[in-house]
Amino acid sequence: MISLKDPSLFTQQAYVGGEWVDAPDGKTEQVTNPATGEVLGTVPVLGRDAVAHAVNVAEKAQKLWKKRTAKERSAILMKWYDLMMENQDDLGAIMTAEQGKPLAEAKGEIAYASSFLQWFAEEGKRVYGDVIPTFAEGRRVMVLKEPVGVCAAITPWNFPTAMITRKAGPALAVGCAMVVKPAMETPYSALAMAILAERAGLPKGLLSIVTGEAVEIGAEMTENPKVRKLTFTGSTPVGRLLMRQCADTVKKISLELGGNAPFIVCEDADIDAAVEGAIASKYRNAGQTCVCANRLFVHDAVYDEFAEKYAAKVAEMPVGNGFEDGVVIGPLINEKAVAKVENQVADAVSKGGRILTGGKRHELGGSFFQPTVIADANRDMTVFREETFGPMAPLIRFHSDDEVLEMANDSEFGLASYFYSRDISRIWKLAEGLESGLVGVNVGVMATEVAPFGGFKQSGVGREGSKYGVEDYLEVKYVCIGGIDD
Ligand SMILES: NC(=O)C1=CN([C@@H]2O[C@H](COP(=O)(O)OP(=O)(O)OC[C@H]3O[C@@H](n4cnc5c(N)ncnc54)[C@H](O)[C@@H]3O)[C@@H](O)[C@H]2O)C=CC1
Ligand SMILES: O=C(O)[C@H](O)CS(=O)(=O)O
Repeated sequence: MISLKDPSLFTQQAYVGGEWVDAPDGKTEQVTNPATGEVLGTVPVLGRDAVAHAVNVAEKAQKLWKKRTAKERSAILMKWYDLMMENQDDLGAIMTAEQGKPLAEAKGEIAYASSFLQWFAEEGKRVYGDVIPTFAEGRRVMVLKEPVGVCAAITPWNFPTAMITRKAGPALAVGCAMVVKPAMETPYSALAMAILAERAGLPKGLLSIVTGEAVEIGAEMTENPKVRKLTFTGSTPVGRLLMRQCADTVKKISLELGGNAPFIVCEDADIDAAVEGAIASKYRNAGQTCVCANRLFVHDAVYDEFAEKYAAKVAEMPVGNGFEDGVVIGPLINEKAVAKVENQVADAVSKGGRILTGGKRHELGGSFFQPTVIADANRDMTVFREETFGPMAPLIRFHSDDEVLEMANDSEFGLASYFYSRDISRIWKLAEGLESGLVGVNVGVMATEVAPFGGFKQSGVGREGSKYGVEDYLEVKYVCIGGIDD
């Protein structure tokens, strides 16, 4: 059981079309704590019928919601924001229990997730159209911005709350409705959010949280013509599949997919700052974020100093249950995730990698893995091409800006990049040369609601957060009025 101040925030029912429901056939799936293996509870296994119902109710509710003023919609989003923050401790505890991240990180995610509600509560009031100087006598030309309509979202387990508000926030702010399929590893965070949305006064049917069989739910979301937009955060292979499935009904689509972030330590970097930044970027959420440093490139002139300082810090990071004070690295989400890291380490060592610290499953057992640093890494290794999604850092040596830019960009992905340098010419050369949607300069983490998040190449389509994040939920309508006596 999860110890909560408000136990009513823990529900084992799904939220479909404004009602709390079980599966019609009573089918459920267990949810486990990745740190202990303990069964936290179950959630209903729903399928196409539930999604179709949620979409039908959403369609009706959205027609009324879009007629409300932006100010009215904003007030409800702000009330939801307030309730999320008032219940931050409980929402964090639910997340740590089902996802594993340390409690401080989980509570941090609640604040990050809530910031999207706060941001888009305001942005929704600034969805301006245009009046355009006319092209002909007797005519007037204008542009209206209108909500897309019923949207669907499929979200991952690594940020179980923020990945929903980063989508539902803008959608609801501009007058859309949102049907969400959360990851079955972390459904309780999504359901707790819906409880608070209901308490905030969000009209029934505008938000649904449909737990259940991913392929079936995804099929209804992508094939139902009433769904006008699909937004997905998760792996690139699944993103490709969903993109194909949306083609027959020509849906708008937003995809936040996989990454393979280069983290570059230049010869003129502040090494201590670079060590701190690389720790933050690589080991946040035990390395389970799509913007984690995945390949660390270190200039030959500072390679030994950086490697020694970095490995020493990494070796000190406490590993354990996210509820324990001081724990920095929690468990990976499941055995499959641990095996992936284990295989990448073995591959790296077989190709000349030298383990500086870690390299094995943690003595705690289960899905804990030692924070790992591997020196002498090279581009022949699997980790050069494949996202680790775990606490393993390969250090690759480079000798020039041109060489490291070529290696950094040698990837099908282009989500985030990072580099440390104090030379203004080099900063501009690398910031403009790196092929990624996010570039961190002398920073290791840059998550914020005020800036656009999204990838180049096969890391995705569209942007979330910032003023750009609202456009994906709007249609642009050109209105031409004739017959005017000028
Ligand atoms: N760009 C970004 O912001 C993010 C990208 N990711 C990427 O996702 C991967 C890890 O997260 P996972 O949750 O394992 O990814 P995943 O792609 O397996 O799952 C993501 C979501 O998609 C659902 N899903 C899986 N197969 C589906 C199907 N055939 N039809 C409909 N829904 C389906 C899952 O149930 C889950 O809700 C990594 O590659 C990571 O880089 C994860 C989080 C954020
Ligand atoms: O899913 C993720 O990895 C997040 O999008 C990363 S961030 O938004 O927290 O930077």
